[in-house]
Amino acid sequence: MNDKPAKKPSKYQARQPDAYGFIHYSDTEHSTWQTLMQRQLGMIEGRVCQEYLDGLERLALPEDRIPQLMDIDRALLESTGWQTAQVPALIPFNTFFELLASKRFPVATFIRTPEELDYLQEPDIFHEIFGHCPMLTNPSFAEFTETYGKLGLAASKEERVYLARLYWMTVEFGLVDTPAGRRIYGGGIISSPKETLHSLSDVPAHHPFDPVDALRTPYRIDILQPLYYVIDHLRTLHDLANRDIMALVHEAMRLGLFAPTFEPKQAANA
Ligand SMILES: C[C@H](O)[C@H](O)[C@H]1CNc2nc(N)[nH]c(=O)c2N1
Ligand SMILES: N[C@@H](Cc1ccccc1)C(=O)O
Ligand SMILES: [Fe+2]
Repeated sequence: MNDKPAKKPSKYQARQPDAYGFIHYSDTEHSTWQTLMQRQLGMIEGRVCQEYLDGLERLALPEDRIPQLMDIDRALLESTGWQTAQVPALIPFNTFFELLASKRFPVATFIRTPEELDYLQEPDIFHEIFGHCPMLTNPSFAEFTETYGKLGLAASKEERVYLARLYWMTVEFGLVDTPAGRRIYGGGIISSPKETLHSLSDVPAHHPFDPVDALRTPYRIDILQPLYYVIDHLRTLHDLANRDIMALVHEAMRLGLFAPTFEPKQAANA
């Protein structure tokens, strides 16, 4: 399957906290964070949704160094009762949904190298914190994410793969049409300077969001997305959480997957 987390070995290794829960990074790593922050802060105005900007203000992320998870936790706990959870890398769906269901968001504690600043094929700490944590300070979005985690936890293995696609097309790579124009809310776009520009350009397809369509859309995690689903309002996600999502999953399973619009991924051992 193309949309399972990649099994290929990564050159990256997550940092472990010391006895005081503090994670140490090198000067180069802090300066990578700083470059990414400066680049993205200049880019997001007029491109990301207001709810994200409000969340970013709430988090008050440092610009010159990689933040510590305890500092992020303080802001998240205070706004929505969420917390981070330190993880080694991309984690499997079952562990992922389990964390979300308990209001903990996985953070892989390594940062990309300067060569991969604009786009990285796996989640790093800049993606998890800058990409996802601002939206998690929004009560309605946080509630949607928690509900989604609970659904994923209760789902069968096959259903879970469908749920992962809808998650991908919304929380990771979602766009929203607002009165001010089209805006980004997906964390996978916001952490990548390259995808930030690509997602709003004429290159990819933009389809009006339909949950069953999103459930049926195969994806690859390691390329700029060829297709984005656009919601009309962030409320759409919250409303979705109050619908029978599993019935939609079963409908999607009955209809089957759409043909991919991308090249298949080369097998790691090919
Ligand atoms: C459901 C889905 O594939 C999703 O994008 C997940 C999977 N595993 C992950 N693992 C980590 N560390 N961080 C993430 O954001 C995700 N996202
Ligand atoms: N492509 C994202 C990271 C990412 C990889 C895979 C899944 C989700 C996010 C970035 O460059 O920031
Ligand atoms: Fe993510």
